[in-house]
Amino acid sequence: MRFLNGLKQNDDVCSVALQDAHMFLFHRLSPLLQRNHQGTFRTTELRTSDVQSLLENLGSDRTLLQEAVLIGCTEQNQAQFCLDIGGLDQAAAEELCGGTFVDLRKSFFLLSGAEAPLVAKAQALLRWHKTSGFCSATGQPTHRNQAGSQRTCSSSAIIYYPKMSPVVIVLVSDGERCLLGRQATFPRGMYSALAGFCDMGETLEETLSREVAEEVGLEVKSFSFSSSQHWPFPQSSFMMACHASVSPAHSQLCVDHSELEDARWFSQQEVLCALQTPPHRGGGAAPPFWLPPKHAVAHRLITEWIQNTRS
Ligand SMILES: NC(=O)C1=CN([C@@H]2O[C@H](COP(=O)(O)OP(=O)(O)OC[C@H]3O[C@@H](n4cnc5c(N)ncnc54)[C@H](O)[C@@H]3O)[C@@H](O)[C@H]2O)C=CC1
Ligand SMILES: [Mg+2]
Repeated sequence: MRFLNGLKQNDDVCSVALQDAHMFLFHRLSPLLQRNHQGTFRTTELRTSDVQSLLENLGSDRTLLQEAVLIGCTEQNQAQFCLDIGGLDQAAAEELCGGTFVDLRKSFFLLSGAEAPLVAKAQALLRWHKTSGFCSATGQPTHRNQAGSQRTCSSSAIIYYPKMSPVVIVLVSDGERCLLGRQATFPRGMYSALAGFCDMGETLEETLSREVAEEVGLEVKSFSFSSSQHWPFPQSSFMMACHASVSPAHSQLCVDHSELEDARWFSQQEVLCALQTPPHRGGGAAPPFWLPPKHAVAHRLITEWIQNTRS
């Protein structure tokens, strides 16, 4: 952690680390993935020297490397950077690297373990740099530090940091059943826990009670915190995941159809069955009811609820 902080604070130290680092390549915000013999996907492991040769082969000069953004470090204190080569030929880059640039939504669910959140973080930082080139107070250009952890206005010296929007996601239960809903924009048949952005000045518990009341007309009696997650879609959210309970005597739903296409109570049996149904990846008919894939914090809430109600 200290090593990483040192790289953020000292441009010279960060420049040295960039000369021999692990590099994650993106093309127009899509990460470079490789399929291995078992048919599973991994990020493509490149070092700085590989990227330097790639840039030369693609006719770009090495200065593009300076746009790399620090995303983390390995257990051996090797810095990890990401770089978007969106201005260069995608097909030629794929051929030279032996991989494919895959849209983040697909990549996020194809990758396993620690790779999915790392790639999500990298894309969120690259997206932030892409859209933060000017100061919103003065309209003047902003300039990044070497790590890419902040941008400073060239005129006013205002410092900008990458942003996440806080969101509460909540699995409501009446003791026997859990409440799942779907927005019209969700993939067909997918139901998830309720979610909502925090309003300015709200606490987690205020957002939770307000969202449940607004979206389905229920009064939350109690809640407990489960876990949190950075969620890159469509822009960076900081998801705080909770369990909440309502009284079984007051479990009649009044769904706000401007927010949710549908919301329903589901029994343990129905949820268990859906957990065993693989997520629908498009193509063919979608199953009538399925749940978010395991990388989503909603999936974690649902499996925790099953474990808690069965024990
Ligand atoms: N990781 C997971 O398992 C899940 C994640 N989500 C994510 O949670 C987030 C919030 O869920 P929603 O039900 O859409 O929120 P929501 O119930 O607050 O409704 C969205 C509306 O809130 C308003 N809004 C207020 N503050 C906003 C902000 N900072 N950014 C964007 N819109 C804002 C907009 O009018 C927007 O249309 C979404 O980004 C969604 O992708 C949702 C379900 C599952
Ligand atoms: Mg919502």
